[in-house]
Amino acid sequence: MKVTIVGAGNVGATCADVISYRGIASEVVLIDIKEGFAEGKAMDIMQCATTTGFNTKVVGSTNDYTKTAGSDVVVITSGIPRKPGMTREELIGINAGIVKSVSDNVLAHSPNAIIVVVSNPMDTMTYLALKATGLPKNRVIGMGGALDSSRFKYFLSQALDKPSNDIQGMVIGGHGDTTMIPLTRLASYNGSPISNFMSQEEMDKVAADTMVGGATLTKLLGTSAWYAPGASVAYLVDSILNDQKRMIPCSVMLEGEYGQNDICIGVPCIIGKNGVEEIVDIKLNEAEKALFEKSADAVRNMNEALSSVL
Ligand SMILES: NC(=O)C1=CN([C@@H]2O[C@H](COP(=O)(O)OP(=O)(O)OC[C@H]3O[C@@H](n4cnc5c(N)ncnc54)[C@H](O)[C@@H]3O)[C@@H](O)[C@H]2O)C=CC1
Ligand SMILES: O=C([O-])CC(=O)C(=O)O
Repeated sequence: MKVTIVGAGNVGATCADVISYRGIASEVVLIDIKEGFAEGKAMDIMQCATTTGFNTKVVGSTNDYTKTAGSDVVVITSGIPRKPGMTREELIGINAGIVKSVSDNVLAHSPNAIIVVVSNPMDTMTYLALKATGLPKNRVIGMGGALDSSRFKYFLSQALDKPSNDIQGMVIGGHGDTTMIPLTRLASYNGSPISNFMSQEEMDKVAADTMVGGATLTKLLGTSAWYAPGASVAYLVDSILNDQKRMIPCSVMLEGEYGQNDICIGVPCIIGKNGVEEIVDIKLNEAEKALFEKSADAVRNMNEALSSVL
């Protein structure tokens, strides 16, 4: 199985690294516009093969898409990340042009690939990739909910002082500081509702910390995060390539589901070899439905800025 990752920067290279050492794909192609950069990252990762014990072939390329031909999955991480104090939405001016041209190149060489969009503002970039390529909606998937959910579980685990892997929880809605919806009501500690262990005030704080999780890291690091984002992409790619049919919140095109149309936004999806195989209706309550509608309004407003590229 072959995976191409466009953008060999922080997120792209981390994703390539995780995919390789976990043996998720047999070949990973890293491609970037910066001369020699992807080749260097690929070589560095390949030099881990004997010490971490993997057999994935990792190839780097400077903008030569022939090397990406026949990929089963293509991950788009190319574009600029935000700096402290910025929102993800402010990246649209530069990233929309990059995502559009990359989508065209990718499809020309891998007509059957499933595309995973990571570049921000991710929901709008997913919508752009879907419209620009004309691919069926099951084959264009925005990654954000997997990361936001892992942050949600991290903050819950910190508040409860329990291991992250004993926590279940999900974040849906837009992948933005004000559009994310951590589903506190449905989160559990090994199946027992977290409200059995935390006050409303503590749960509200976890939700608020989750929503600005990316901004907090950007402030600490000077650029946005990459370890958890790269690992979250690898987790999603694993579910596709190995047909795991995991339920992962992803940004996908809605046609009536969750009361929305013509928008890509985070909802729980079954992810398998065909990409998005099902959108799961988890029965939101009225308050959650209202939050989802507000989140969709904000994402839709952002999508309007695409009129110059589409
Ligand atoms: N959806 C999500 O959950 C997350 C999204 N992101 C987003 O992912 C993107 C990448 O972030 P980082 O890796 O930290 O940035 P980075 O700056 O480390 O890497 C981006 C890479 O893209 C390359 N690039 C730019 N234009 C290109 C083109 N036309 N073709 C090929 N490569 C190109 C650059 O040369 C650079 O190496 C940003 O937009 C960031 O906001 C980051 C983390 C999580
Ligand atoms: O915060 C950012 O800009 C990058 C990102 O999407 C995240 O880490 O969630």
